[in-house]
Amino acid sequence: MSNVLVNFLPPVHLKPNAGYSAQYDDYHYQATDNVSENGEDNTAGHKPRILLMGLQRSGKSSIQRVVFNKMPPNDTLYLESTTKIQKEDVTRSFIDFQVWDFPGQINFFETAYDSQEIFGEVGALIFVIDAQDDYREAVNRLHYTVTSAYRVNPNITFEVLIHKVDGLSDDYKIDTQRDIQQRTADALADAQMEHIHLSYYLTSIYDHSIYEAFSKIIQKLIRELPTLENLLNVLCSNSGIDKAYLFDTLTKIYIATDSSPVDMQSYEICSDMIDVIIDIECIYGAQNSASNGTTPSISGTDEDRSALASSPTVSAGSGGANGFGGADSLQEQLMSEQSQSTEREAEASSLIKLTNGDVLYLREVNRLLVLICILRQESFEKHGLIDYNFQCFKEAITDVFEFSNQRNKSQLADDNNIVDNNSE
Ligand SMILES: Nc1nc2c(ncn2[C@@H]2O[C@H](COP(=O)(O)OP(=O)(O)OP(=O)(O)O)[C@@H](O)[C@H]2O)c(=O)[nH]1
Repeated sequence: MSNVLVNFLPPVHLKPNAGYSAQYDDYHYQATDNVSENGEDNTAGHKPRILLMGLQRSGKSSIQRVVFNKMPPNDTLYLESTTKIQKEDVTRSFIDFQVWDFPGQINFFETAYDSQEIFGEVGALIFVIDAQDDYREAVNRLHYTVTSAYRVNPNITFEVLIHKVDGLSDDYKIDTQRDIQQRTADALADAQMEHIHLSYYLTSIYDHSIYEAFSKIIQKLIRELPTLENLLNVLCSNSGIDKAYLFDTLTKIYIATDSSPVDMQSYEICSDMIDVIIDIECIYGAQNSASNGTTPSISGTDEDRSALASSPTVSAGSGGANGFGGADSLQEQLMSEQSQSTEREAEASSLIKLTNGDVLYLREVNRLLVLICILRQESFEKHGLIDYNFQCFKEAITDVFEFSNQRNKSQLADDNNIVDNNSE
């Protein structure tokens, strides 16, 4: 499908100032060292955590940098080994959690570390296995990690990335996955813990697989997912759309899709469309973003990229009893930006026609989210209807976001009250 793109129409309504370059300001990156020697987290509020664990050099930091910081995959060759837990706040629209990158060489289940503190509030534990290496030791460590973490917190979702599969043949990938799954299942059965569920993904930072895996992992943590899926289903059925993805623009993670089956090709082509639009924005919008001097360009220099990686942060401990006063104001900022964007109706949109008669149609929902639809050309002839339905969809998404934001705030306030009462 990817080689059928012959008729590229320039974006019908790409407004660079309101569009993509500005979005990269919205990526709030925070790498902190707020985990003390014994594993205590001095900043944590009550965001779900995603833990990246696995043996040394399995690829944990590379995954974190490529997916969340837009590091080019080849640059990960120069990453140094992680020596203590690296935390990063990821706060974007419906995605709101912390990623913790663990050093591979330390056993955090030893008594020197407070495992309740580390694993008590975890949403997902991602265990990374280097598939290009001898993985027997990694499988043993996976078993030890899963069983130990489960004893601390049985609500953790366990995800296994069989990683670095870019160098492997398709047959070898399948055999490796089957072998790892079998060994792990046997070990869990021997420990009478076969009820623990693990999900497996074949991944590489050099293709879409890592984004697809993270999309599935992160969707499990998005409480609004059923609502978002319903909205997408309604949009698709009323507009003749075959498939629709709601993407987080910076990470290219799709946070929801309609309930028709996801095929890798449709995901890849939609994800590539984001890159195409960003490239076009960089060509036609660079002057604008350079002149206002605010936004580093994604296709720009290394300095741009590092500016992006260290761009506005949620400053830990900058207020609030739980140390997330910054995140609170960030949420407000996002909310007000979203409503401003609704007011000025200044979303980017773009259309790509494929030779097989399909049309890819992109609409910016707000500065953080884009909707990408695949539909047949006949269905696109009624694009007035599609645009009207999209406006309804956009308003509904804004409502859901406002509702979830209010709910998070009141939960945070409740949690703070509980902490205050306990400390009295
Ligand atoms: N071929 C290939 N190499 C990868 C991939 N992901 C990471 N690597 C390489 O694996 C090496 C180790 O990656 P890191 O991210 O530093 O590994 P780590 O697990 O964080 O290591 P520690 O910090 O020591 O625990 C680097 O040279 C990466 O370039 C992948 O998908 N494919």
